[in-house]
Amino acid sequence: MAQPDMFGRYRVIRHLGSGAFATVWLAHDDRLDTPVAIKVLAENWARRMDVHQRFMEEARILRQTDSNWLVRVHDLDVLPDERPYMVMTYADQGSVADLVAKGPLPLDEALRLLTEIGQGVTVLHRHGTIHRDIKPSNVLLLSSPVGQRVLVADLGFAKSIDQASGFTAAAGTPGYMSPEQSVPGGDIDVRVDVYSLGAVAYELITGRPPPSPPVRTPPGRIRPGLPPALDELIMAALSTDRANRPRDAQAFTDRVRAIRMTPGLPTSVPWWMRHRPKWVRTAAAVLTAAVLMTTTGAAALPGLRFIDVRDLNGRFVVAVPHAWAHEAHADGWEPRELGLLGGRQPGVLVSTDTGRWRDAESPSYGVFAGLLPRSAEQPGLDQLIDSVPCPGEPVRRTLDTARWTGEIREWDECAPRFGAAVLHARHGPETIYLEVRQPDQRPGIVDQVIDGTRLLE
Ligand SMILES: Nc1ncnc2c1ncn2[C@@H]1O[C@H](COP(=O)(O)OP(=O)(O)OP(=O)(O)O)[C@@H](O)[C@H]1O
Repeated sequence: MAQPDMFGRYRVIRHLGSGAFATVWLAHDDRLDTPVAIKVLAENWARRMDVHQRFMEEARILRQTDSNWLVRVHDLDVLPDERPYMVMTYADQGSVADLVAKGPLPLDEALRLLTEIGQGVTVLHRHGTIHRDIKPSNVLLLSSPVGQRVLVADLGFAKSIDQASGFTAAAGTPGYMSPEQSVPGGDIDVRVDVYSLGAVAYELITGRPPPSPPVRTPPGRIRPGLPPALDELIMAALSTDRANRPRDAQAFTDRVRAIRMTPGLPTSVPWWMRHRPKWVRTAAAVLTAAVLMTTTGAAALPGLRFIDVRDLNGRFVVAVPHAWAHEAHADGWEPRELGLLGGRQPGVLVSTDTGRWRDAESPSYGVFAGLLPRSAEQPGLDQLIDSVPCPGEPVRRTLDTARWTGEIREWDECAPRFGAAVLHARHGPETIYLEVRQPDQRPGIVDQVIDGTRLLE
């Protein structure tokens, strides 16, 4: 796409992105000395009267509402080739989609964003407009003197409340769209936006959008420790029956505000959600060649055959029950995911399904072992694990073997059972962080894995 020099008096700087109907450019208003974003209707749509009118309508609504929580439109004009363009506030910090792409957000940040998004949608509802396409990529972020601010954007599907009760074409984005909105001819009202707010909330909290309706898994099942009122609010907003949803964006936002006032809200993201390695799947056959697995000898538990898996950097070997070794990833991990400083380190994940290692609903079984960056002070388990993915208190043990000292914790009430350990090398500076997920109550597996874990020369 060729970059134009000017749109009217605005000097084009670079392309920001293209959607289904329009292209957005960063430009500079030399007269007022300020950056602006310019949205230009795509050439192929500019001659479609209905699309052309909807574009003009989007600009008018944003101009009329003129709110701090919505993208502001400063100007609307038409290019010589008849494509209309609108001049908007430039959101210089990307969108909420960029934030959630990195994983679930700390609860305080998620609730702040939800309050601001809810305020933006409330402004629209008061103006008599249904947005119909609330989703993380349509919520932009702007830096402001007091921090970051939300701007609800993209009213390309917006509809006036008065017209919405009649025949309405299905429009919106699957995953964020209420059941009634996905039915062509569906009778919709402001509660379709409440559903989408619930879907955005779900994603901010769990790191992924909700499944298609009916949604049966409350976010608290994926991220234990949420205030019950938040779980209730999100599930109410995602109700298939709109009569059970908060009645509009204002009612939704008021409930978010009340939850924000709850004393002692957890602020950090649970460690097991932060630590979401993007494991590459490797077929078991490839694994054999790549990471050199051999059956270990004598010490295996009765009925359970262990194999050795070596990390691809050749720094250590970990012992894993053969039955779990369907897939592996052995070329390292990012300790940053546990909140530690330092770059990529040798690491191994061997599991029945590496893609489901962090799946809170149905995690796979297996073993993860990763070297921690060297530092003067070796972290303990309390530093690595600041909240737990399992109910109940873990069994805590210390470790003292010929090779390792350290700590072990095991949670028995999880399915699968979960154990974690830090292993400090008795004769060197190395520390390994270890996780074991096992399907049943077989005791001793964690010790067996630790026994078979050794540093290579
Ligand atoms: N005011 C703005 N400031 C900064 N970036 C913007 C602004 N408005 C839109 N963008 C960016 O421009 C890109 C295109 O936006 P646009 O609204 O046309 O489409 P979209 O939301 O990506 O897709 P669709 O409309 O098809 O859902 C997006 O990446 C969006 O983040």
